[in-house]
Amino acid sequence: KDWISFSHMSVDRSIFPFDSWFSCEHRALRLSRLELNDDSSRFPQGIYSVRKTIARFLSVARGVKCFPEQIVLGGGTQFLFYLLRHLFQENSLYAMENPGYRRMYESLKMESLRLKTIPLDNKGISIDLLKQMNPNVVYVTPSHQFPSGVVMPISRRIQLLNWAAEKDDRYIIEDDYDSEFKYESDTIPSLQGLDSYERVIYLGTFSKSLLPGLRISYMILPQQLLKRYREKCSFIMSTSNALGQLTLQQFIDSGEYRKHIKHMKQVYIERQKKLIETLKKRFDSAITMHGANAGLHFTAEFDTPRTIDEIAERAHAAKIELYNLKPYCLEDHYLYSKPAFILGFANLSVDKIEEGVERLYHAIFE
Ligand SMILES: Cc1ncc(COP(=O)(O)O)c(/C=N/[C@@H](CCC(=O)O)COc2ccccc2)c1O
Repeated sequence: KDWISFSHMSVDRSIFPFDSWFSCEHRALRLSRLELNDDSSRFPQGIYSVRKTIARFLSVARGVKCFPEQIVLGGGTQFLFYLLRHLFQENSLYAMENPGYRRMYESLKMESLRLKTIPLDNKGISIDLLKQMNPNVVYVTPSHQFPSGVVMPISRRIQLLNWAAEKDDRYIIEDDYDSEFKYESDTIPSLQGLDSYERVIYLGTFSKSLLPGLRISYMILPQQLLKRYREKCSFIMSTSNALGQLTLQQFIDSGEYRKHIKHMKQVYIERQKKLIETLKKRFDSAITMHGANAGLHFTAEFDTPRTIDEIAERAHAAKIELYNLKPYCLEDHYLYSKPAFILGFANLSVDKIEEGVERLYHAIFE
C-alpha cells in the first residue's frame, strides 16, 4: 500500500501551475536580459522591479505599507534573520513563542543570542509573560501560529504594538508565514500594517504559496533599521536567484499568482472540511483539534494511553507520514496534556482521507 501524508512540510505538486510558471520564466528570460546578466552587486536587496511588484501585492493582500526600498529579498527566512540580527544592539534579549518554529530557535541559539521562550495562551504569545520577561526583540507568527495554529486576534496585536512602542529599543519580528490561507473570517491585517511606531520587521516567504524550493523570502525593514542595514550590510550580495525573482514578478504581475492562491484555497478548504468531518466521525470525543481556521495544517490531541513515540512508530509501520509536536516544544517543555500531532492536508488528496484516518485510528487505538 502507498504512503499517505499528513505532512505540514510539503505542498501538493499536482496543483502547481507549472505551465504558466514556465511561460513566465520564458517571458522573464526574453524581457529582462539586462537584470539577468548584470552584476547582482547592484541589487543587494534583490531586483528593484521585483521588489516593486511585491510591495504592491502585499499592500493589497496583507495591508502592508512599505516602499520597495524597504524590502530585502533573500534565499530563505533564516538567511534574512542572520542579516537582521546584526541591525539590533549587541546584547539584545530575544524572545519567541513556545511551542514555536524550531528552525528559528536553533538560528537564535547558533548565533548564541540571549533568548527566552514565551508560552502561548488562546490568543497567541502571552502578553503578560512578555512584559515580565521584557525582551528587546520578540519573534511571532500571528497569522497562523506555528505550529499551534492560533490566529492572533486584533486585540492582542494592538497590545503587542503598544508594548513595543513603550521603549525605543523594542522590535517585533512578524513572520507572516501561512498568511495566504484564511478560512472562517476575513484576513486580519498584518502587524506591520497596523504599526505606526516603526517597530515591526515583516518576514514573508513564497515557500508555502508557491514552492519551497524556490527559496524566495523577503523582509521589510522600518526606515531606521533600513538605514543601519545600508551602513552595515550593503556589501552582502543578494542570495535570491535572479531568474526566480524575475519569473515571480511575471507570475504576480500577470495575475497568475492571485489565480493560483484562489485555486489552492478552494482545494484546501474542501480537503480540510472532509478531513475534520472524517476525524470527528472516527475519533468522536477522543480527539481535540486546534488552529483549524487558517493555514495548511492544524493540531490534534488524542485521548489515548499510548505514548507519542509508540504512536509515531505504529504510524510509520502503517505508512502514514505524521509529525508530532515534541520538536516544536522548545527547552523541553511539553506544553500539551495529551499526545499531540500536526495534521497537514496540503499533500493529502480527498480520496485518501478516509483511508488515512483509518490508519491513524489504528495507530492510536487498536
Ligand atoms: C514559521 C515559518 N516561517 C518561515 C518558514 C519558511 O521559511 P523559508 O522557506 O526559508 O522562507 C517556515 C517553513 N516551514 C517549514 C516547515 C516547518 C518545519 O521546518 O518543520 C517548511 O514549510 C513548508 C514548505 C513548503 C510547503 C509547506 C510547508 C516556517 O515554518
